Amino acid sequence: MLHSNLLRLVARGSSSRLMSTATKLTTVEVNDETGIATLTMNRPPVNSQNVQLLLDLQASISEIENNKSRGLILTSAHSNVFSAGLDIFEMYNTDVERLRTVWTELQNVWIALYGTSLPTAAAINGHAPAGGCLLATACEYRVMRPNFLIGLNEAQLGIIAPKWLMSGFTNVLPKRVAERALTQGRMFTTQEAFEAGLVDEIASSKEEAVEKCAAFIGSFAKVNPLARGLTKLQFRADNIKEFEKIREKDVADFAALASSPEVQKVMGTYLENLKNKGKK
Ligand SMILES: CCCCCC/C=C\CC(=O)SCCNC(=O)CCNC(=O)[C@H](O)C(C)(C)COP(=O)(O)OP(=O)(O)OC[C@H]1O[C@@H](n2cnc3c(N)ncnc32)[C@H](O)[C@@H]1OP(=O)(O)O
Repeated sequence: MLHSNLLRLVARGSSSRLMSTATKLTTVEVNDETGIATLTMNRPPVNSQNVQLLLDLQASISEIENNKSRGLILTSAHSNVFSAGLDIFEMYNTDVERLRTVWTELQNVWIALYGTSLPTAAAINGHAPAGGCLLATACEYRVMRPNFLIGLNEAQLGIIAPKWLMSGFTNVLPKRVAERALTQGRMFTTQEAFEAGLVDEIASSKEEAVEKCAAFIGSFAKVNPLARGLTKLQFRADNIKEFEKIREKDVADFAALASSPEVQKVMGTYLENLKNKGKK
């Protein structure tokens, strides 16, 4: 009953409160009737994840956990990109300390999202490469708009994604599909991602994607939230424990790899190609 009421409210479209613009790069809006919070990334043009966006995401996740929201929907303010992953400009020609900060804050966002007991869903309203895919797969449910790309393309960039970064991805895909995709650095189209199980539903608009995410979160309306949350965390406990054991070493390894002349050269070429793409 509660569930169907919740769905009706979602379908009717209800009022919402903007809880926080505490930062410029994310906003949190809570739907008054469903109690579900929408966390929107807003760093034009592509939500590339610089340290500020990563810090703002953490602050917004904490805010949603503390304001008794019933669930969290992650989405983007932009029309064709969910998130382009880490801001490569911030990692290029910089010092090791900055690289350590970038990676530490990426880890912090991931653990905040992956390890929250709240129901989470991603309304993927555009491309979601690398760090974009990481955020989407940290959520429990994914709804994606058609004709975009999602995947972990690190291998194509000449770098190795650590195990924690792959864990959301490997949790939802059959092992052999995940292994092949990760070794190829494969980007899936929306349709391919749906067929493989990387996304749960396809929606024709952002609004529909958010509604479908809200319906997923609404499906827990009759379930005791404490039991639900603890059950979710039991499923994720092994990944989280393994991550906690290596997190400091992982920062050092990333900073050493990303600052190496070889990887800096790859980043330089990659950035050049991105810039030239716009001129073609
Ligand atoms: C190379 C070594 C990396 C070290 C290790 C990091 C480990 C893993 C995690 C990561 O997340 S790495 C980041 C990987 N991300 C990508 O490979 C995505 C690259 N971007 C794209 O493929 C496309 O931009 C897009 C997301 C599909 C969107 O395409 P669209 O055509 O809509 O927009 P563009 O014209 O390509 O880009 C607009 C504008 O944004 C700049 N930009 C795009 N992505 C990034 C990024 N990741 N970091 C910083 N800046 C980015 C792009 O250069 C354009 O800028 P202007 O030319 O307009 O100034």
